[in-house]
Amino acid sequence: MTNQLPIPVIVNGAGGKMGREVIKAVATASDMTLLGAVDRNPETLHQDAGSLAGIEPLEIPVTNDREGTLAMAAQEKQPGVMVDFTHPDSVYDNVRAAIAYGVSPVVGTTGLSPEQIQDLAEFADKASIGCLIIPNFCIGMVLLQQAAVTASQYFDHVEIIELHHNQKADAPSGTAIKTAQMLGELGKTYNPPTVTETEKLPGSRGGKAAENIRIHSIRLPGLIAHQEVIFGASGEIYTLRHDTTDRVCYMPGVLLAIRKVLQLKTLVYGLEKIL
Ligand SMILES: NC(=O)C1=CN([C@@H]2O[C@H](COP(=O)(O)OP(=O)(O)OC[C@H]3O[C@@H](n4cnc5c(N)ncnc54)[C@H](OP(=O)(O)O)[C@@H]3O)[C@@H](O)[C@H]2O)C=CC1
Ligand SMILES: O=C(O)C1=N[C@H](C(=O)O)C[C@H](O)C1
Repeated sequence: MTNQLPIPVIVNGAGGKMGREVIKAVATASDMTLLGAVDRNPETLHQDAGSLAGIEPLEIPVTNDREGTLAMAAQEKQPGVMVDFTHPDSVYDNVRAAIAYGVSPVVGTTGLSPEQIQDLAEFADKASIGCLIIPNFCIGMVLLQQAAVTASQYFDHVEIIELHHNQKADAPSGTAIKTAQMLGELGKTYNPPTVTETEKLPGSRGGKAAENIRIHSIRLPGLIAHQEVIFGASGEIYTLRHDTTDRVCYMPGVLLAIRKVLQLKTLVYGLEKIL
């Protein structure tokens, strides 16, 4: 029998660019209800979450009380979900706190180290709580990554360029790191040296990620989120590119993750694993 109760959702980072989109998306999803909105930015505090997101008032004031909001979710009949779009510096603590309260995290915030992800996986296992860490909620990015994995069977040389708005705190992007990891899992090392290189300007060749794949990060106003994966071989270049033109593109993935995380008892990393 299907449970008819709506999923209680907490949005952490409610006043941010992504948090506001998530509030709108959750408010229009008939199987979800916004239970709480948390943000540390003083300008957002006590504002109604719906009004802040540009929709009708939802009677949910933004608070800076993460623990109190999680404690409230823990009392609900239906298990709750915390969607986190905050900051690389605080996401680890936020996720641990949610799991400790029995609330399933859906994590969009990037910047978690591999060690932190491993630690959170062990913590989620111990608590038997589902947790989703999704560096990119766009279906188009999953398709790009799949195409890149296919191409990597035929190309030995590849570099990644990611381009973002200049408010982004972390570099390289979580998506670029994940893309490099996916190519790295195929058991080959890319970009065999063809010459002895000297970097006259430190950093000019980008940062090295998994299996010798270089990532180059560009930050400019006017950009949202963009990524190119460029393969090269003798006489040809194969370029894959994804462009975000509106943050609304992330919302189908976020809503899917909210529904799926409640079926899990462990941590899963990447949207491709739940499609
Ligand atoms: N997975 C995906 O598909 C996507 C991921 N992202 C990632 O999501 C994160 C957020 O992005 P974005 O919305 O653009 O960022 P914003 O800076 O616009 O929003 C973040 C909000 O969270 C608040 N915040 C920060 N730390 C805390 C905390 N500990 N507790 C409560 N609130 C907090 C911020 O407050 P303050 O302003 O005071 O810092 C701000 O209001 C980034 O890591 C970004 O890379 C973004 C887009 C898509
Ligand atoms: O900060 C952003 O904006 C984005 N961050 C994510 C990342 O680091 O990959 C996802 C997307 O690129 C937008």
